[in-house]
Amino acid sequence: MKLSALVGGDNGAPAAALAADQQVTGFAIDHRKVAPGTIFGAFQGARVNGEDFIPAAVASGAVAVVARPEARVEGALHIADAEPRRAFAALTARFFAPFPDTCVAVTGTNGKTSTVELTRQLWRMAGFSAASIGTLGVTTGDERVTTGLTTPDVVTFLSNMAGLAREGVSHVAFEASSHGLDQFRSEGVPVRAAAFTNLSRDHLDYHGTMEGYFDAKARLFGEVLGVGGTAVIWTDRQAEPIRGELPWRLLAKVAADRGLRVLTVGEDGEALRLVAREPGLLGQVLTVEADGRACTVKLPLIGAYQAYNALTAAALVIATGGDVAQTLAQAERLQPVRGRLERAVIAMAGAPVYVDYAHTPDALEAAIAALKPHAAGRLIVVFGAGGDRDTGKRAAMGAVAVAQADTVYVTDDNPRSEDPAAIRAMVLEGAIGATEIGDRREAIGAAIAGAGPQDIVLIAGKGHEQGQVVGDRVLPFDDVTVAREMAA
Ligand SMILES: CC(=O)N[C@H]1[C@@H](OP(=O)(O)OP(=O)(O)OC[C@H]2O[C@@H](n3ccc(=O)[nH]c3=O)[C@H](O)[C@@H]2O)O[C@H](CO)[C@@H](O)[C@@H]1O[C@H](C)C(=O)N[C@@H](C)C(=O)N[C@H](CCC(=O)O)C(=O)O
Ligand SMILES: Nc1ncnc2c1ncn2[C@@H]1O[C@H](COP(=O)(O)OP(=O)(O)OP(=O)(O)O)[C@@H](O)[C@H]1O
Ligand SMILES: N[C@H](CCC[C@H](N)C(=O)O)C(=O)O
Ligand SMILES: [Mg+2]
Repeated sequence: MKLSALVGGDNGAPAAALAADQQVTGFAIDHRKVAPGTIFGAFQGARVNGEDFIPAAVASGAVAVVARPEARVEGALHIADAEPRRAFAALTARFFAPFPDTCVAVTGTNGKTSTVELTRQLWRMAGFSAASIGTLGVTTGDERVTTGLTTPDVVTFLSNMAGLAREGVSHVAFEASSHGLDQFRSEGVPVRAAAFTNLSRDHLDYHGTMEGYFDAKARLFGEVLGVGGTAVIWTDRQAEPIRGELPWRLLAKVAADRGLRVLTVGEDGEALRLVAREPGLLGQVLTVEADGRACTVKLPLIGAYQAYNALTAAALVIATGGDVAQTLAQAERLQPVRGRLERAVIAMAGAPVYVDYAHTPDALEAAIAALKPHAAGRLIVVFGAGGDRDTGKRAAMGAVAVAQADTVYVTDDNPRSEDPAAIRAMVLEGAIGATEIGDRREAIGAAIAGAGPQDIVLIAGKGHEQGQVVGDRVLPFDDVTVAREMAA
């Protein structure tokens, strides 16, 4: 594709600037990935200023640079925009299109991965070729490829989307993390429906305040969700108010004010109202009111939180044309999501051992609450907190654990660049009376060895993760595998 076709005419660039029209070969936001013919996006980041790499990008063959008007660009076309990330995403999308017809996005503090995966499963049961993109990577019916981040960078995101379309995938559900939304990482594809799961404390190191964190998520409903789209809103009762109002009500209003359709789901929901929930040993029975009729859904997943995510997923399917009764009936065949209340093994003494990705205070509370009704004896929890992430959540996670569980081991998660002992000390400030065992394998071993036949062990924080990040090394580590080894 020629540069003029991408940025000429109505797209803004003066004809003179395009006198020497060139072939565009690709897009990059990192100057080290620039090759001849690349369009480089130079953005001010949290760590460094990408504008400092413009000369190096041009030297490597960049034909155009998308940057703020005040940035200096010599030797390549300067595509100036006050919001360069947004402008870059729009150009990249024009280059990579077409995309799958039906794309939906999910945001919220917890439940994004679960909801996109359950949505993918429901679409598949309805006969569509579907995929999900998020923390677990890119998942299609046949394979899973990991990308490292929940929301990959915009170039990876759009090229993945285009690749899925080429493979014949028509339906994609993707996670829109608050970082991703803030940095315009998941832009450019038309979004037909967007869902909100919940809002609680996380990532305040990045967003500063809960209001800032909320505003990043609100952009999904205020801007990213397309005209004619549908907002699916879980009516999260537990959330702290933002500027005096419950977050879900604010988001429903943001969407309604744009004339978009709003489907509310949950105990206070109107489209799908959760009327009752009966936990069973291997699943739960939900009573759901839809279109004025009550129906029963035998959901084969445990935990209130997975019921919430399954209904949110069902609403996304309904929002994009799915039949209400058929979709709810198909929810009875949903499979568990990797690393979310996944039963890893049964200890010699008889205690089931679960692995869950809870890494926020709210998620830890939800995971413990999910398992507690199943434990005739004690609920034993092993967890830690990740380094280089919101430090304020650490003591809060500790407090939730000691308040809700019976026996608590505080161990290491991904320490990253931080001193693991210092992270544990911050968790222990809230976890009064907990046992500290830094080595995660040893902590899991102690919890399993101490569990009686009536007890349940919960290993929280890392879920599906296959490595432990210590400094800049990733040591192989899988909670499920380690639990099995320790139980043997
Ligand atoms: C804090 C954060 O989100 N950082 C991400 C972000 O960085 P940034 O834009 O602030 O970048 P920066 O490092 O300051 O650099 C600025 C610009 O200069 C460019 N650059 C930089 C260096 C260089 O030599 N050459 C160069 O061109 C960079 O590509 C960038 O465009 O953009 C980078 C490229 O896309 C990401 O890799 C990086 O993710 C880091 C690794 C990260 O750990 N992010 C986590 C916090 C994250 O995003 N997590 C969420 C999950 C949250 C959840 O679901 O709970 C996620 O979506 O994965
Ligand atoms: N609807 C929910 N309400 C409360 N907690 C939940 C909910 N869904 C999931 N959780 C908890 O959060 C954990 C992470 O779930 P999931 O991976 O689906 O969320 P996520 O939003 O994708 O997380 P991340 O921010 O890491 O991408 C689960 O293991 C569970 O403990
Ligand atoms: N998406 C989350 C994952 C956290 C997982 C946990 N194991 C940790 O390392 O903190 C984040 O980037 O904050
Ligand atoms: Mg996720």
